[in-house]
Amino acid sequence: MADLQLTDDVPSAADDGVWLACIECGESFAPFADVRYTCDHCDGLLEVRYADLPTFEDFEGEGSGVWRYHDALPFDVGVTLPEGNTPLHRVPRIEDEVGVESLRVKHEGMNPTGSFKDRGMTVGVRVAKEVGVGRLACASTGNTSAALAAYGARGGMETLVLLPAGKVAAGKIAQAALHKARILEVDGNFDQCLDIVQDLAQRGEAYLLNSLNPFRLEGQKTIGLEIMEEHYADYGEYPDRIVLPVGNAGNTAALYKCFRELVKAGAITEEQVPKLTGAQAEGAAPMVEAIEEGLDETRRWEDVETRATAIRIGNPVNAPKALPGIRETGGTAVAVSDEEITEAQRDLAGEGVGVEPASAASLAGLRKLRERGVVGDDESVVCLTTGHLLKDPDAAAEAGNDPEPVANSTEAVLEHLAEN
Ligand SMILES: Cc1ncc(COP(=O)(O)O)c(C=O)c1O
Ligand SMILES: N[C@@H](CCOP(=O)(O)O)C(=O)O
Repeated sequence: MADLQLTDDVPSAADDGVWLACIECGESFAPFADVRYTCDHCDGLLEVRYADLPTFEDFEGEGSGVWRYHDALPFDVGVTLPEGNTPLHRVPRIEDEVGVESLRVKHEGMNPTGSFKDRGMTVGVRVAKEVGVGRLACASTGNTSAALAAYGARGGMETLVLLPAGKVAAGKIAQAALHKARILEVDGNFDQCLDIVQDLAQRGEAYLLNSLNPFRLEGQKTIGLEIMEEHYADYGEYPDRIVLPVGNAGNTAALYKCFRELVKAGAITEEQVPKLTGAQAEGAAPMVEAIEEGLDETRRWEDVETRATAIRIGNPVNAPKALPGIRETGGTAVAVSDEEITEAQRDLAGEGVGVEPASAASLAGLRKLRERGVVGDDESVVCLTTGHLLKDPDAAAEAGNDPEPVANSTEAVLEHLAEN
């Protein structure tokens, strides 16, 4: 990592050792005095910075979940359900088949609303209270809206979600509806919904809680802290590589920030940073295109399509943070087909790990990179699975076994089992 992009200077804008910094021009801003999502001067993405960065010792005896890591966060506690402390599953049959030194699956679907977004919302909704906003809003392919609705409800706040009509899985809409969000179904795709929400936020009509909001990513970086701690406890070393599904590229940005901060704090060396490896669906792969073609920024894909609706995204807003994350850690990005995603979803389910299609892109991507010889057989790998199987019941039913009709008697059941 050539440039850690972290400074030792604490600017006058800092509040209790916390400030916002522009990743492009370096300008600093007070964290909670005003609402801002990007730099006032150059419109660059903002990042939360801290005067003091913790090491792993600082987390000892601190309980579990996102707020175990409060020393690495802007507050001691957030609006919590609680979240984090997700399992790092062993998957021995898949590990054998893929043929790597070790393979673990970090299942973020085990968060309160069934996706990693909860880690971001526990911090983001706490900040919304701090800055004193009224309505919370997001654009969503489903999971962000479910999390925002639940955490908004928990915080007693009004929530508005904009969804691409006909492209959001049933479980996610049900969650947003029952947690009392106002749901606007837009005749357009996710990226167009986000354009509108950004506009609303700019006009002061709502507080934006997509991952463009730098505080969301602070919560999400705890995925990295959990992986590092648990992997080290189990194997005595950190993973060589983390493979994750990529949509708006918030998690990639958050994990990169996590590792930069650990290096800066002296908790790990640069050589111990896992290679960040993104997986996208072939029909929505602007990050893969940018990595393969060596572009400085992603091209916006206007037409995106994939069965993995959570990552049906053509304009990843966090690309300026995530592309350096992939490059500086020595990672890569890979596109996988919907069929490969479904096969990976079935195989994970065969190990008892139930995930939604987008989540399975990580395993599908790892398989492809093994085939290509990019991932070595001596590597220890963690695949991130980002959402629960029940988020998309239709996709699960399509990928799984068909129910078999049978007459209402034990004899009929036995006969059916013997014949089929
Ligand atoms: C289940 C799931 N996986 C992966 C992603 C992609 O994450 P990111 O936008 O942080 O790249 C999303 C949402 O974008 C998601 O809902
Ligand atoms: N998959 C996401 C898309 C929005 O991502 P965000 O992290 O920027 O909120 C979703 O669930 O809506």
